[in-house]
Amino acid sequence: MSTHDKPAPPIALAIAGSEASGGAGAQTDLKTFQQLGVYGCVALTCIVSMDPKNDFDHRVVGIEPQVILDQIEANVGVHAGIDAVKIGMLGSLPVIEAVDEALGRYALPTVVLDPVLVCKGQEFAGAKAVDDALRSKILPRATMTTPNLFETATLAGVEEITTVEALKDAAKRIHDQGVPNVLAKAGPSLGTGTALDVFYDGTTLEVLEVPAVGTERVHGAGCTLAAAVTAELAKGATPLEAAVTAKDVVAASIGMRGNIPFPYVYQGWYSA
Ligand SMILES: Nc1ncnc2c1ncn2[C@@H]1O[C@H](COP(=O)(O)OP(=O)(O)O)[C@@H](O)[C@H]1O
Ligand SMILES: Cc1ncc(COP(=O)(O)O)c(C=O)c1O
Repeated sequence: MSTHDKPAPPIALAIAGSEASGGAGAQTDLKTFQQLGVYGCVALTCIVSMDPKNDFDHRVVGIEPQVILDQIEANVGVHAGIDAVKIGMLGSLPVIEAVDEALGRYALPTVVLDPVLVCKGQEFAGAKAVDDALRSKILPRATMTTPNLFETATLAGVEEITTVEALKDAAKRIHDQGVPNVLAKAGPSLGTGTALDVFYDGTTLEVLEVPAVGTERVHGAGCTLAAAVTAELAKGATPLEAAVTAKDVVAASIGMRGNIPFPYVYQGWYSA
């Protein structure tokens, strides 16, 4: 077989921010796509640099909406078919509007929305407008969404989620807003000793659990999970199969080293 006859790889596009240290955001997405045998491309939405002098506070610089549109145009132009799209941190109203426009213009298929409202440990201030726009513009375009506990409560319009039953109920409420597949993540936060998430597709309601690695929430876990879901969907897995595989990928990759005070996901590094 000559080089030109090789089968084309599945292709996934990440519309996401850069997290300079490589543990979250677009870097995570590309590494996870590669790990799972999917070719990755990116449209960068912002640049995040954590500040070691200030408790790893997130310094965020947005990318011009037109530049984001140019990147998506480039990817659609170069790749004959994009099989799945992962949406991570969008961060501002103009960026959400640009991404909404591009998803419509290019009719991009199989959209996985990780509805990043606020990074772990950061203030929620100013996120209300982003929340509203994500809900009204991007959520209706999603094939699957992967909100964490806080994002699940926000999207479902409930005060707080402290039990598995409440998480199931919230997943259903988000589904009822028109998202075909919901993976609502509690991780280790419900005190079950497991990393627990709820999958709901309108028919099947599954509690997905793997042994928790430690008891803390993990930097980059959500990005890695959504990227792994996207890669598996790009390869043709069902949403539930993709969720099950993605949870194993995340749990296998969690580690702790370096100067950071929180656990971290080393995509592909600790996996078998
Ligand atoms: N300590 C942990 N051990 C194993 N899996 C975890 C752990 N923390 C989170 N996860 C899993 O990682 C994924 C991301 O969860 P979470 O951290 O809640 O998302 P986010 O990063 O969006 O806040 C979920 O599948 C969750 O169950
Ligand atoms: C660019 C970017 N996207 C997404 C996230 C969300 O990361 P997590 O998976 O830890 O919620 C972060 C957090 O630092 C980030 O910097």
